[in-house]
Amino acid sequence: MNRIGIYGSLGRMGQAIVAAMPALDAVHAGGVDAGEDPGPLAGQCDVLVDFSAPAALDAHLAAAIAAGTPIVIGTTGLSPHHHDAIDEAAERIAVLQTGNTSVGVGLLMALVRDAARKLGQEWDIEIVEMHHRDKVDAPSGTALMLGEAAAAGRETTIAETGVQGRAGLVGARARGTIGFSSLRGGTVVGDHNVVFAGNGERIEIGHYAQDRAIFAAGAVRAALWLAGRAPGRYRMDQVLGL
Ligand SMILES: NC(=O)C1=CN([C@@H]2O[C@H](COP(=O)(O)OP(=O)(O)OC[C@H]3O[C@@H](n4cnc5c(N)ncnc54)[C@H](OP(=O)(O)O)[C@@H]3O)[C@@H](O)[C@H]2O)C=CC1
Ligand SMILES: O=C(O)C1=N[C@H](C(=O)O)C[C@H](O)C1
Repeated sequence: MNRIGIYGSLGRMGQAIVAAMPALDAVHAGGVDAGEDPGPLAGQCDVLVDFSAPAALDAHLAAAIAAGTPIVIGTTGLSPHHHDAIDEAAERIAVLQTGNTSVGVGLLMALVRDAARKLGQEWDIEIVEMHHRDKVDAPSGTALMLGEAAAAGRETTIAETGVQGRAGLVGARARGTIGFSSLRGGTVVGDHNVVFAGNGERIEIGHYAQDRAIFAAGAVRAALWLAGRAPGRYRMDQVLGL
């Protein structure tokens, strides 16, 4: 039975992950939260999951590397520096980073990539997300992943085509851009809607999370899948077989 250690164990996701473990035959090896040393836990478990804060990621990766322990990173709000650090870590240990561990978003990514490829540049793409009032990063990690999936379908990237938020005299929409809008309020677990707006018609594909248990189950599945893997950077679609 695999022993899973949690960085961010007292948070909303950390608690949901602890609750998800028994049904998936995983064992909770312990948790680390703000102000605690991440090192010892890394040496006491088979695999780590990180649902904490971007500012903590460098220390969590260093601890995982030092112990040779694979790590699932679900924390969002990551910068290019963090992605470089994950790439470097993946030369030494198995790392899986994703902004969303749910099955539904895994499938939505593939649908969005396919739709963007088939519809082409004449269809404008806008991604709208809504989350609870306590979420600190925007756009959500999932929105950014969906944007990258849409951009990949058009053989481009969000760095080249992404537009985050609009206010004031911003001018007409530039062809080929992918827009992001973020709403915050209440206790919304996580809603994502991808809008393909054409001339005289519109397609919308969405995912509406009703319970963090779906993310937690996906995180445990990812951790069990990652434990014992060779060094490398892995993806959620590999875990889900999508
Ligand atoms: N990939 C996915 O499927 C999902 C990803 N997420 C992401 O996971 C992250 C956590 O979300 P959520 O649980 O809602 O947030 P919470 O704020 O509820 O929990 C974060 C936890 O991490 C702790 N923490 C903060 N800094 C550190 C640190 N330096 N070391 C260890 N622990 C630390 C916090 O402690 P303290 O309160 O003391 O600061 C808190 O217990 C977010 O980035 C969120 O976007 C969320 C849902 C699904
Ligand atoms: O902070 C959250 O709550 C969530 N964060 C993830 C994200 O940024 O996409 C995943 C999910 O939508 C919930």
